[in-house]
Amino acid sequence: MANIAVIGAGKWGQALHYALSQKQECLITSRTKRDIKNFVDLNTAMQCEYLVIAIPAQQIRQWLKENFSFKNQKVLVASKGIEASSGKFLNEIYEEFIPRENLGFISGPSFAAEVIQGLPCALVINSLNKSLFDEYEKFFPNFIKTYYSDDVIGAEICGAYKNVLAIASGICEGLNLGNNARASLISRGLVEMQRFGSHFGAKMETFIGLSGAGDLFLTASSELSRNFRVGLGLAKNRTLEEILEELGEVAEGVKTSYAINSLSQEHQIYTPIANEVFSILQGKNPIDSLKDLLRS
Ligand SMILES: NC(=O)C1=CN([C@@H]2O[C@H](COP(=O)(O)OP(=O)(O)OC[C@H]3O[C@@H](n4cnc5c(N)ncnc54)[C@H](OP(=O)(O)O)[C@@H]3O)[C@@H](O)[C@H]2O)C=CC1
Ligand SMILES: O=C(CO)COP(=O)(O)O
Repeated sequence: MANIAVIGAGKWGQALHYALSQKQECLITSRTKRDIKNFVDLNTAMQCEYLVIAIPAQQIRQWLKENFSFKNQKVLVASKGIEASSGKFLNEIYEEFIPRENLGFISGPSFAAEVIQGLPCALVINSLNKSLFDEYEKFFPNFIKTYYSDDVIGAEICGAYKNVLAIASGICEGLNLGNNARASLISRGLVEMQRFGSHFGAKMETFIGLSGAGDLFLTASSELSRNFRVGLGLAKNRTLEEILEELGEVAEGVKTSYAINSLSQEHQIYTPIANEVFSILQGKNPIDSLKDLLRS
């Protein structure tokens, strides 16, 4: 009988299910039924002791309220985002439903499209409970190297913030501003997300490791990223609605930019790149925005 299940069979949920099926049987469930091996209904999945949840950040509170009952499960959160309606981080939302010692958060550079091909990858499992990492580590296949960190808030902020920076980088690319401009934007973005994160207690080293620089460099420099592709579309003056409809998958950076904009105002944190992304999403011309950011 399997004791691990993935909840959410989108791109990332399916890739994690593939990875976690290499060493043991792993169940998978989702809102929409799919023809995947070991796809089960939600009730069956919920009987497992280990749950990996890959539902987008903006939907998670509602999903937990409607579907989750705590029976000492150990939950690994695979989503990356900040709740726009409240400005709450995912660990704050999850802790309303599950004790923190039963929670872990995945971070690091990991395009689902590569994980599902079994290509090498390194991930961080962030938890205040090291034994949760020890238990989860055993489930991962050889092609995924896992690291432990207790910097839950740092990892979360890196995973969420880099999506907003990937939108900015996609805009830079779409406007043909060149490699110099993009490298400047990404490196200044790293400093910006570290400034934001340290305000909330994140550790400096998280930003220069896999969760920070690693995931930022990946997402902000590849068309495999949905957030980067949102930026490319915005640079071509396409509407957000058109871009998201064509994408057909979640681009967490859009709503996360709303959350960062509110949080940075409330806490008086200097976040110029995230603020420009927010303004572009509100209709500001991307050329004006990037000029404002990059001129001396
Ligand atoms: N794709 C990637 O490379 C990576 C993604 N992530 C993060 O993982 C999370 C999920 O991304 P990804 O899987 O790629 O996104 P997708 O858009 O591919 O899939 C989203 C999934 O969430 C489910 N879902 C959406 N809304 C609800 C809801 N209200 N209730 C229940 N289920 C819902 C959908 O279920 P259904 O289809 O059954 O209706 C779908 O399976 C995001 O936070 C993303 O940032 C993190 C690392 C890598
Ligand atoms: O988080 C990711 C890779 O680590 C995926 O990024 P996108 O959601 O932009 O595709």
